[in-house]
Amino acid sequence: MASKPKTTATRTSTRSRTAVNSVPTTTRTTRAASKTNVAAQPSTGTSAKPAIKRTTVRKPLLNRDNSTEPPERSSGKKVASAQKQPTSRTTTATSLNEDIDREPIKAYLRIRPRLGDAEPISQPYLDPISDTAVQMTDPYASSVPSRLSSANGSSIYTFSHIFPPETQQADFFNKTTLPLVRDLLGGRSGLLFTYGVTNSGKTYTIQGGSEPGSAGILPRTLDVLFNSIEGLHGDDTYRPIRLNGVELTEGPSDSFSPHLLSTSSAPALADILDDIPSGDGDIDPTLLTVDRNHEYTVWLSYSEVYNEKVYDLFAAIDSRDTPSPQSSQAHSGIPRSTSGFLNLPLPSSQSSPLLLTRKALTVKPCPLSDTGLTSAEAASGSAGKYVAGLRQIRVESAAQAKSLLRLGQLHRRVFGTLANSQSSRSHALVTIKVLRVHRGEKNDPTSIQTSRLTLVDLAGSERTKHTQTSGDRLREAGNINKSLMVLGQCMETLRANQRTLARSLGAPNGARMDTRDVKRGLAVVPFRHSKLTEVLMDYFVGEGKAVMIVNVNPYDTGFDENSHVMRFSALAREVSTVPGTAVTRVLPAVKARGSEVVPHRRSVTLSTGGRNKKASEAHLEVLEEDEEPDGDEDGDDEPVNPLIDALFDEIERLRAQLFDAELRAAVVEADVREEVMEEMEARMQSMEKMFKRRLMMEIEQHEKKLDAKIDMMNQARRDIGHSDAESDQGLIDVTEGDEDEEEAHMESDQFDGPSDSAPSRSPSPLARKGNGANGRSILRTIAKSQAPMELDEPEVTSQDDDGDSFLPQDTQSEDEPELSRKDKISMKKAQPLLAAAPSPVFEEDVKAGRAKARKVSETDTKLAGLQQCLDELKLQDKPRDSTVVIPDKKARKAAVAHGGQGAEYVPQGGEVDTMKKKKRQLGKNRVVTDDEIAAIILGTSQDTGGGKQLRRSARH
Ligand SMILES: Nc1ncnc2c1ncn2[C@@H]1O[C@H](COP(=O)(O)OP(=O)(O)OP(=O)(O)O)[C@@H](O)[C@H]1O
Repeated sequence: MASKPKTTATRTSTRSRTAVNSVPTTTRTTRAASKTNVAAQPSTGTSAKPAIKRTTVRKPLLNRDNSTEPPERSSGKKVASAQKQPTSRTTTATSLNEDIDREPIKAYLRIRPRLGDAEPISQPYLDPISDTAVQMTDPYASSVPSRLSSANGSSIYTFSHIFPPETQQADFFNKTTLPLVRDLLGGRSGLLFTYGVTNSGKTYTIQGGSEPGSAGILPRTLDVLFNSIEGLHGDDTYRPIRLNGVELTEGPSDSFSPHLLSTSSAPALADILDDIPSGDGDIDPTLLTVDRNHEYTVWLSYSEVYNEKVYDLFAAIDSRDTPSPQSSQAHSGIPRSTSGFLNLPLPSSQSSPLLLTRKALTVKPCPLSDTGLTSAEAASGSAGKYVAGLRQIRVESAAQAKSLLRLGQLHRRVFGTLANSQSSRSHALVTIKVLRVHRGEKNDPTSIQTSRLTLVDLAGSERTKHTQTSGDRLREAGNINKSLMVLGQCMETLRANQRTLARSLGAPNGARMDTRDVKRGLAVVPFRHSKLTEVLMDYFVGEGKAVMIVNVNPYDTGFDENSHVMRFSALAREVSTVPGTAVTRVLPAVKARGSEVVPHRRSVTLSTGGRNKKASEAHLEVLEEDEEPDGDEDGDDEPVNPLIDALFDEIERLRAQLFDAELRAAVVEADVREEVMEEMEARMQSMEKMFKRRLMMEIEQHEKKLDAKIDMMNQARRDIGHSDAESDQGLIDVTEGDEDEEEAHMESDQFDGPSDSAPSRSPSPLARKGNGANGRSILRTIAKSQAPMELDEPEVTSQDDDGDSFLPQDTQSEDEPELSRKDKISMKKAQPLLAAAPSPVFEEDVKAGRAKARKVSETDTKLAGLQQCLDELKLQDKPRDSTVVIPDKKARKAAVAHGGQGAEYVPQGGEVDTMKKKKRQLGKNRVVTDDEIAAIILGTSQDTGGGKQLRRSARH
């Protein structure tokens, strides 16, 4: 190459959107350039590799449209025409189209069957109520107080489709994944990810089991893919790079070869590999119709995101020497150190452990040539990212692909699940890339199309609390939750942004804002906060269909976590992605290995001539070169500035640290809150018990007090009734000693001391206290007042003229006990009554009058005693006119005995106030009011017919 014409390199970005199944195609140009590098490879035949001139210039390739486009539109002409589009207008128009053509993420629910009796819950808490709706009921709703449960008792969630536990793997694949495989073969990209808590069946869904017919969607995808392209395999002239790039293959291609699996020849690895189901005998026979004008090559990559680092699961694992005892010590107890080293235990026959290493890969933004975006668009974060250095290996059969994937799974297990043999602790991403080249234009790199399908087996979301994690496991769990949380945040922001855009598009023409202005106001989607979202971001901001599979185990104890998963799926369903498109866009630069890239060549015709001049034409060939490659071994064509890179790394590191700290703080806070809640709960329960106990005691005490009161009232009624009966029978009976049983008891009380029979009549605890305030003392008081009258017949005294004194002192018998002052007062009260009575002059009448007077006196005495007792039992202190402070009990008793109203006993130090004590015992209920007492007294003062009245009063 003597002369290599160079022109200023420019990029043209053309996106054409072709709706599937003959929906009209829209073409959009995101960037047009005055000059475009279009490869014009001289066609040298169909089978031989193109004769490519090695230059240091890179040449952008144009992807060809797929078969749904008319053939003429798939040619370079279309590119040329697209390039002529004015830039800004077209961008806006296509953005609008993009926003309109978005399709919501499909969310499928798969319910795991019950595997055996080991499941903690026997009844599933998920109940499919239709093909698209499921009801979720908290199994603990009845036993756990609702405030401890974050989820509601019962909720209904809707999905694109619900797969019940008995769903077969083949059915599941056909409904969820087959459309994506069809798209993949048609040149459109797609993403499928499984989401769910640990042990919900994500890995089973993706990889499948070992039984016949249990192959998961990944092996089935490979089967269908290779079934469909049988006989249409292309060669390895080109290979995929980065996210969407293609380059010419130089030297040995990265194709499958058995030596790739040689790392598993180590006995320990081979042991583990044997354990992984090969699925060789379980082949899905489905065949899809593909465009047979194309040749297809399939490339596989397999990576995992573990602890916020991306690792290549196809990368050869370096086997190193046995580590020193010190370094071995440093890793003891921790299967995987942060540096990525692993002490893989070997069979006991081998004495030294095998040291394997692997290197974390960086995630980088796609160069503009890959994305076809303007630098402004790229700066706004809409460019996708790729994993730099990730191996993409070409496979020619499903069997090859499966064994390669087994190797990847082996590496995943070796590095990931020795820490926990039961659970995937990393997110696994398998990307199947298909390169399509039109058979007639095999030597035209611009005819290459790339499409990819990424299947993601997300690590189980779980709460650190439930797994009792600590140390490295806590970090793992934190990182798993972090990436899932960021995924949720990204979805939420995307949804909000899409709603804003939809609102602006829905506005009437006059009020509609420029889409660019609207987009400028949108929130930044936090893809950068986690490696997982960084790697997947192109599916959300770029093009591709997204499908989410929600796995749920309805027998799992983590109801709250499953509710969270359900809510996440509801959120995801509201996010839209641009369905996969068979694009005609500028592909990234084709760069040969060794930094030699074919220059972009095109033909130019120069015409000269004019008036009086001979017309002439000159035909030239122009080679257009792109920027100089930067020598990045990953093929990254972004200029590298170490300082900027370092600063970005630092920002990322700090951001990750901040996020970590926030996450941990949130976890700790949530745990503390829960603990406090539980503690409060326990305390409240114990308080409740205590109060219940107290309440019961008080009720018991009140009952006792009530019994005592009733006893006293009964006793009083009996006494009063007795005297009433006596009055009714005739007062003479009293003097004749016709005693009833009660009087006998009273006598016995009085003369024989306390008798055993007494309690049966007075069960009240107060009655047994033996002081003047209890029922017994009332009886005694009453008995005392009765006794003298029963013992002796009083002498008849004559009435004086004025009737003032019925019983003059001098006429009183010596045997007869002297009446108390109160008795005398009572008798005095009775005198007018007697005087007012019909005046029999004969002796019997006098006797009767005397007896009556005595009876009145007796009743008065009884009532006075009763009054005294009741006064003592009175619960509510009434305000008194004056209060005499009496310092001790004796003085008080004396004061009370002398009828000292208002006397109040002031307890000495350590002495318990009896009134207060009684008050405590009796509560606030009043026994008998003063008015009632007065009424009783008044009733007694009436004639013999007053007995009934008295009873009535007492009853009240
Ligand atoms: N649909 C199903 N039919 C039968 N068995 C199933 C089904 N789904 C899951 N299982 C079984 O349940 C167990 C747990 O499934 P799996 O390992 O796929 O869970 P996971 O969600 O991937 O867990 P982790 O996140 O911890 O990796 C496995 O033994 C698997 O075989």
